[in-house]
Amino acid sequence: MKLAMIGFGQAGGKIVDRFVDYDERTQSGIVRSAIAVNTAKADLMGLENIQNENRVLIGQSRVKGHGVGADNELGAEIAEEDIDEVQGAIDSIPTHEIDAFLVVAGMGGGTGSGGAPVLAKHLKRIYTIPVYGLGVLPGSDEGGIYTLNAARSFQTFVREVDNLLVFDNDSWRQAGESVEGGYEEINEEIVRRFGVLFGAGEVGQGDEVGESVVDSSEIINTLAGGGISTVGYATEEVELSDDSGLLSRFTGGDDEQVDTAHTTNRITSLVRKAALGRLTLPCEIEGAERALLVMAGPTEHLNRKGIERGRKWLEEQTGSMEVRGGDYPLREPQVASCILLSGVNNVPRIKELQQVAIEAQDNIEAIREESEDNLQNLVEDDEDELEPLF
Ligand SMILES: Nc1nc2c(ncn2[C@@H]2O[C@H](COP(=O)(O)OP(=O)(O)OP(=O)(O)O)[C@@H](O)[C@H]2O)c(=O)[nH]1
Repeated sequence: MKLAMIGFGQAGGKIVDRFVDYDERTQSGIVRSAIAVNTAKADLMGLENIQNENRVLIGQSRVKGHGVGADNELGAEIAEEDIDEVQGAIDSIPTHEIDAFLVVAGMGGGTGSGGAPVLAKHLKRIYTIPVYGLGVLPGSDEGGIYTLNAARSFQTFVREVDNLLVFDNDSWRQAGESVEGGYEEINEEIVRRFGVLFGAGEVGQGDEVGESVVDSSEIINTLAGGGISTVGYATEEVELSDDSGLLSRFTGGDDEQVDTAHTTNRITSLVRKAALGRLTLPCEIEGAERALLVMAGPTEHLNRKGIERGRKWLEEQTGSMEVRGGDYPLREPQVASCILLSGVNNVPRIKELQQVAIEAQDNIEAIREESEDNLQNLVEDDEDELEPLF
């Protein structure tokens, strides 16, 4: 499906920037427009693939291009005040050609955390196409203020979008990795997973035709109904067939049957791996309201039977009768299973995030309340013998 992507804040901008690169590399055709919005000039200058005219600096009169320093209330205020400047860039999007908006932001900071929900609300008021959010949760080692920002923004962002796709940095940070190096890999993972998912609905002319190709309406219907979504993904390398369409390893005759059974088994095992492995937001898959299974890869390695079995297994595991499935023919030497679980409800990570956020909030309030007395005690001498200068 074709998306207009808007990255808000540093993380949002960087991720959309990577999406543009992915789109060019894979020719998947999902990024129809890409915009980055920020209060920090340096962040916008650091982007590589988003066109200059689509980099929007807001809040110049308030923060002089230096960012909001993790103050998401200020981020939200600035977004509201300068929404016309953002709209100016959105006006250049051919909205009749896009299927949905995707607003991307890290939720722990200030600009994206505060601004993304404001933008989503604005877009929903003006346009009839769906507005999805891609929200990145901070790592638990980032500190209380980031967790508090994320927990508050999360509540607002979910309310303002048609569906919030969530990626949790915490479950993806490898021990010992530098933050920057870590983000590069994490961003690649984000782009690959959501790229395959959204690319599925965008099979172009001249592409291979699968047996039951996923259509963008199936992605939209899986996301309809709102709530929170998470994505599972698993791959296995395969051999590409030669020009005649035959597999180099299994050529005709008796082997064909072996091959069909093998293909079916590979698909079902990839579906299990994707659903039970690391999700973008870890959660219990049981209780997910809707799901979509996309099997991507060379057509000779995909079959309807495997996808149907995988789909049925997902119905059993989620308890949902609204599980869609289909293929996404790709000429790459691997088969990938990508599973969108929408309307997930059993997410311990969110509860934990809220708990830490409440503790951080109480702590910040207590310190603020005591702050004046503490300063007074420190500055005043015990017997009040000294006089201030004026
Ligand atoms: N996945 C990913 N997460 C990031 C990246 N950069 C930052 N983050 C996360 O996003 C959160 C918000 O950081 P930023 O996007 O830098 O903040 P901002 O929205 O620009 O806001 P301010 O810097 O406060 O003005 C951080 O707490 C991190 O958890 C990135 O490149 N990739």
